[in-house]
Amino acid sequence: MLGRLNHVAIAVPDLSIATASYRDQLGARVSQPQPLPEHGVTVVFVELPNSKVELLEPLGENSPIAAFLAKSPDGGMHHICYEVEDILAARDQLVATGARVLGSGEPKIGAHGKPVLFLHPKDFFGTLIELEQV
Ligand SMILES: CC[C@H](C(=O)O)C(=O)SCCNC(=O)CCNC(=O)[C@H](O)C(C)(C)COP(=O)(O)OP(=O)(O)OC[C@H]1O[C@@H](n2cnc3c(N)ncnc32)[C@H](O)[C@@H]1OP(=O)(O)O
Ligand SMILES: [Co+2]
Repeated sequence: MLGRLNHVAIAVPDLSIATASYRDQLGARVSQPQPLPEHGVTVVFVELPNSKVELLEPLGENSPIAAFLAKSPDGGMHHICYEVEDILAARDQLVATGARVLGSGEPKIGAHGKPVLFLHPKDFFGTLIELEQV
């Protein structure tokens, strides 16, 4: 089911500080901030030769990363995103094995303009998984 690693996401309390750190200290190419109100986050992508790192800052009152940052105020690794060819087939196969798909269970459009779904971290060894159809 799984294809390439699309990105690893890090939740941060201040996106401008995190962006400056990746750009100026680590010498990485970093995209412009992209507000995603439907997802309750603003994101920046760090472009690596073989993958991406997504930096996430809460946006709005009901951000899904607010509780995470309350527990880890300095930030931390938030999720890992794998590519799949057919997100509905992947979802149905996972649900049949008892995995919990978060939210309504229907894919939403993510930061890359592609359908995404999230899987509960308790079902995957404490790691929140995002699936992105490519
Ligand atoms: C899609 C746009 C963009 C993109 O790439 O295109 C993004 O990636 S946006 C990313 C932000 N969106 C999401 O994270 C959506 C899915 N997330 C959720 O639905 C919630 O955050 C959820 C269900 C993972 C956690 O919800 P909530 O914070 O309300 O619940 P709890 O704090 O009670 O957590 C329950 C339990 O899970 C543990 N937990 C929570 N988040 C994580 C995490 N990121 N990694 C590992 N574990 C996590 C939390 O510690 C609780 O455990 P417990 O033992 O009960 O304390
Ligand atoms: Co993501």
